[in-house]
Amino acid sequence: MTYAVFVDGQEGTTGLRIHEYLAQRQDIEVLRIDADKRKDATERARLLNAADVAFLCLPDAASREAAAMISNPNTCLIDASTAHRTVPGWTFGLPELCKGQREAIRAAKRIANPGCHASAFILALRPLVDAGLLSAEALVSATSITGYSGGGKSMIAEYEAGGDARLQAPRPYALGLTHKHLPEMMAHTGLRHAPVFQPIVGNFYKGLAVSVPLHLSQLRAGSTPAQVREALAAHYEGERFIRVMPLRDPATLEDGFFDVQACNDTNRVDIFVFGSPDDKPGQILLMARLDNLGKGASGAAVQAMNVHLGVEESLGL
Ligand SMILES: NC(=O)C1=CN([C@@H]2O[C@H](COP(=O)(O)OP(=O)(O)OC[C@H]3O[C@@H](n4cnc5c(N)ncnc54)[C@H](OP(=O)(O)O)[C@@H]3O)[C@@H](O)[C@H]2O)C=CC1
Ligand SMILES: CC(=O)N[C@@H](CCC(=O)OP(=O)(O)O)C(=O)O
Repeated sequence: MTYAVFVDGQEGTTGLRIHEYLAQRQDIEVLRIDADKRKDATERARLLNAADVAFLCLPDAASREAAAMISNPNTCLIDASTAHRTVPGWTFGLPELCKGQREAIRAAKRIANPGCHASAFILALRPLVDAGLLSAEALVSATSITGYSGGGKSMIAEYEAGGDARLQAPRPYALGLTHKHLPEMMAHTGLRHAPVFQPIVGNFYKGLAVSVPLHLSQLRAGSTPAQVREALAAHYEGERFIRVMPLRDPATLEDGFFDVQACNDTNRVDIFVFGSPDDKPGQILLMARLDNLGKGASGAAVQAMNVHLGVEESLGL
């Protein structure tokens, strides 16, 4: 069986990476748009409707425009943008989210893939909310360190142009506390209050880690770091792209530094529970690490396609 696949936004950061994944596949026929027609609405509509699966690797407004062009009921859209992640009628493209999500993605024709920061945040916290360890009313904060490819072509060009000394140091941003991932972070963890979320972009191409500090007193009374880790491990049992690391991961603690880039070029997410050796301070630090262009974007999009087509087990991602 061969599936026709079109990538709208094929020259962008996410689109190019999806093409690299698709190039390795015998079961995919890639539909390509001529370079000079990349933004021609008629030609885009023709290819979108000719596809079994169409990836939208576009700015939000262009994604909404593309979604409105679909008249073929068989075309499945997988949107990498922020446009549809909390919109009714769209299924969140994170198979590991909860029981039943894989089946929902299999059945859906409109799949909205998570943002890179949001993927890590949701995967770290959703199991704790589901297990009743963290109340849906909890007030949480999160920091994310990300490579500059998360900002797409324009940010990559800014960093790669060189010459601006300010870009050498990490740069906190979204300081208005209204980052565009907050709605999906709330909707898909079940948290009723937006986290205080501070992302930081650094002078490296890709790799991302979200950190969520928690006092044990914020969790269900009597909760221990081991129980937190157990809840995560139980939630992701059998998930091949999620690794729940040993408590206070001994390998990471050896030299005391965390490697934000260690999931690069994979579709993996590593989740950690750190804390003091004797638990006396009653605090933990949850961390989730991924490749922002892998499980944070293109890898996740291809995984969602595989789940939708029912070829997840047999083919690549
Ligand atoms: N980079 C990342 O880590 C992640 C990105 N995303 C999301 O994925 C989407 C794509 O991001 P990314 O690949 O980084 O962005 P880029 O800026 O790298 O690429 C976007 C592409 O869309 C094209 N484009 C813009 N408007 C139109 C239009 N009207 N019709 C057709 N093509 C158009 C651009 O064309 P041109 O080349 O002419 O500018 C460009 O090639 C965004 O919504 C982004 O937020 C999601 C997860 C992670
Ligand atoms: C470094 C940087 O700017 N990163 C982007 C996130 C990229 C991403 O995953 O977001 P979307 O899929 O929602 O666009 C940001 O924080 O806005």
